[in-house]
Amino acid sequence: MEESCLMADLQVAPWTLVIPVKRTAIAKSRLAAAYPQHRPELARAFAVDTTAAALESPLVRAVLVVTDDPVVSADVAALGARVIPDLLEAGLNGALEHGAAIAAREFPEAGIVALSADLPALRPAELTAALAVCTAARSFVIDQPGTGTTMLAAAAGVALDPRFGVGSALAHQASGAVPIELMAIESLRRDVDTAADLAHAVQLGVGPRTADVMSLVLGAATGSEGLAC
Ligand SMILES: Nc1nc2c(ncn2[C@@H]2O[C@H](COP(=O)(O)OP(=O)(O)OP(=O)(O)O)[C@@H](O)[C@H]2O)c(=O)[nH]1
Ligand SMILES: C=C(OP(=O)(O)O)C(=O)O
Repeated sequence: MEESCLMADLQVAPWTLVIPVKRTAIAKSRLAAAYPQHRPELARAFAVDTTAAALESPLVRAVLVVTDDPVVSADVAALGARVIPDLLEAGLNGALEHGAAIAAREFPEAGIVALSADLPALRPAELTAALAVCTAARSFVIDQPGTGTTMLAAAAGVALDPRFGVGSALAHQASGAVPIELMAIESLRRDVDTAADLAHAVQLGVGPRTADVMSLVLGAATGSEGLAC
């Protein structure tokens, strides 16, 4: 009896993920010039593909999506994520603190991970590999350009203390978080802010919702000369 209880404990996935998603009507502004018509749809697709990939990792116990976006909310809830309304005017780090507080209350024995929602090429195996080496009190993954952060993990009982924003890699390191040095986690590092980032993500292989929007974009571009994307 005791042994089977122990086995069950060991099988509980050790991380709760918090994914912040800005309202897609205003998100991903750096894509506006290249994708004036499809920018909100791309932002939604990135968030839903990121959430779907996160839910597939065996090390993920639950995914909490902090958002006020109604379409994203419906889509991620259908996948099995839990939706938490954003805090008014709290910004990205405020949204993460809010989600982390709920995660800590509901799953006190799990660590908490903040994951950016703009990782449309994310592969569950790469997320799993990174989570498996988050052994410090706080660990983080530096983004592809080398200055930002795509993931911040805090062990159970440790405050997340998110410092996302411009120059967040340095800010997280200065706050004591340890960078994850794994090489083979390109899809976890590839956050998409610009059209060039998106082209690279497409090369890596994006999830199905982002691929669908990219097909629409391509159709619009080839269907009519000079038509805005
Ligand atoms: N819930 C919530 N998420 C946010 C907020 N601000 C940013 N995010 C999310 O945080 C992540 C990283 O943000 P950015 O890459 O700066 O996204 P963005 O603000 O949509 O992009 P830009 O307009 O190009 O700066 C993305 O997943 C965003 O959706 C916020 O105020 N609330
Ligand atoms: C929010 C961040 O970056 P970006 O706006 O480049 O996604 C970050 O890297 O902390």
